[in-house]
Amino acid sequence: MKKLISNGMIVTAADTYLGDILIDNGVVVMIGTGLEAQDAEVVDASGCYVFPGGVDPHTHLDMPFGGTVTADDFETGTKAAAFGGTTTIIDFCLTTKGETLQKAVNTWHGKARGKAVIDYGFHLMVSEVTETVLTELPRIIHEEGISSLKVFMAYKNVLQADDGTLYRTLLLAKEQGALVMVHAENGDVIDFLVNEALAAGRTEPIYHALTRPPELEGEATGRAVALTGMADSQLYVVHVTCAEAVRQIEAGRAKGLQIYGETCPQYLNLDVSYLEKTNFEGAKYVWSPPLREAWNQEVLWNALRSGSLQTVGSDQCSFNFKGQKELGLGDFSKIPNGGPMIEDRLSVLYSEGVEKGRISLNQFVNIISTTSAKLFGLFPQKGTIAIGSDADIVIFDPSVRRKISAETHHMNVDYNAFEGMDIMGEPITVLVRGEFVIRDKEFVGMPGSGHYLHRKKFGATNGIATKPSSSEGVL
Ligand SMILES: NC(=O)NCCC(=O)O
Ligand SMILES: [Zn+2]
Ligand SMILES: [Zn+2]
Repeated sequence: MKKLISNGMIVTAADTYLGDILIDNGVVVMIGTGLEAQDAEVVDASGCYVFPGGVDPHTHLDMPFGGTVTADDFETGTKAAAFGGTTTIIDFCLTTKGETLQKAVNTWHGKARGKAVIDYGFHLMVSEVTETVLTELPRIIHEEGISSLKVFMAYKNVLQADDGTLYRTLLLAKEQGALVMVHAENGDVIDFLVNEALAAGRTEPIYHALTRPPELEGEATGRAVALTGMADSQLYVVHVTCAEAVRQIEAGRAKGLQIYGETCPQYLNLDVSYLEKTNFEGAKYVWSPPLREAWNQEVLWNALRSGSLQTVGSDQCSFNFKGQKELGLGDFSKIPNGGPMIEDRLSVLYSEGVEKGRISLNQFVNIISTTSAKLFGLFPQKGTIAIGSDADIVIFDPSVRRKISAETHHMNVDYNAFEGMDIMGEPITVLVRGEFVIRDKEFVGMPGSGHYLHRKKFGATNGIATKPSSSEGVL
């Protein structure tokens, strides 16, 4: 049935205006004022913002890590995402050396199929460049529509790839139209520092942060930027945490390189002192890269405002405190890295960003939706409200004041890193391709209704400026 979203304040990356949106067959067919459609169900959005659905470029659902598996799978994770106003995720498909890439992709399809309640795509991890990989990758980029490749510069002996692999991936990405993503930390030096700390009996969660200093994130980011320049390729640095890394990204962009950067809600709002919580509770705040000294938060906000960083991903990678984070009791290096963020990404960015005057409303939409859609080959199907775009819509009430808590969240995990935080604003109703998934704060979606997204190649035709600029709103 047609739907008419009436009288909401429509916000895109470019505009803010009062209007109505007519939806038919899952897409936006008309935008205007005073629209009427007798055969349409009317959804009153008065007093609310109407945003394009959030596009979360960084999730790990049903992912094996550190001897356990993330607490949220594609059903619980995407349901929580929908409650939070996210209608598309791009999840990381992990690969195993010696096994075909297609096998890994099939495994990830198997995890998501029949479960996802919102739309989803995959990034593909590259850990080695062998003859098989060289033959398989172009086919996977084009036939599977996986136009982003992930290289880990950290997690030595587990996920880490060497610099040769990164360089060859950058060359291949340039040739095939893919975007290379890096987890930028110097894994070799971290490995040394971790062993040194453990040998000295330093086992508590805080040593996770102290053995991964910001210099090692800055160094790896600079290295990845330099290799991107040499390969004349394109790079997206995931989960940027600190001034050292931001400066490297800015330097690369100032040279005209196509370098993009993402940060996450935890780095914008939490700091390293959380790892010192007693009773091992610091383990709840173990991410890699780690939380930093608080002054970095303003550097990250400024970088989002100025356009040096372009996106905020959740890096959703949830582990229960009981039984999972506790694997690291007595040895911080065994604490599974990551936390639950998929649900609160959008609301926390709105409340801490827009409400506190750090970013504009249109920048907010750009950061949580539009830019990711552009960079990852989904625009204009996703990431905006325009005629012909998928009707992925969030009706958001900015006047709601609420507290974040594990007692009320929908993620399948026993804590929330933002427990007790007061925020403004809440997604009330969320539609994916014109169908209600959240209606008046109730889940009304269906597992398996999420579509797999075959993404376009990286490139200028997706709305990305070929020469990046740091000015507001320009990629
Ligand atoms: N970030 C983190 O600590 N866990 C998820 C895996 C990754 O992105 O490195
Ligand atoms: Zn990472
Ligand atoms: Zn991640």
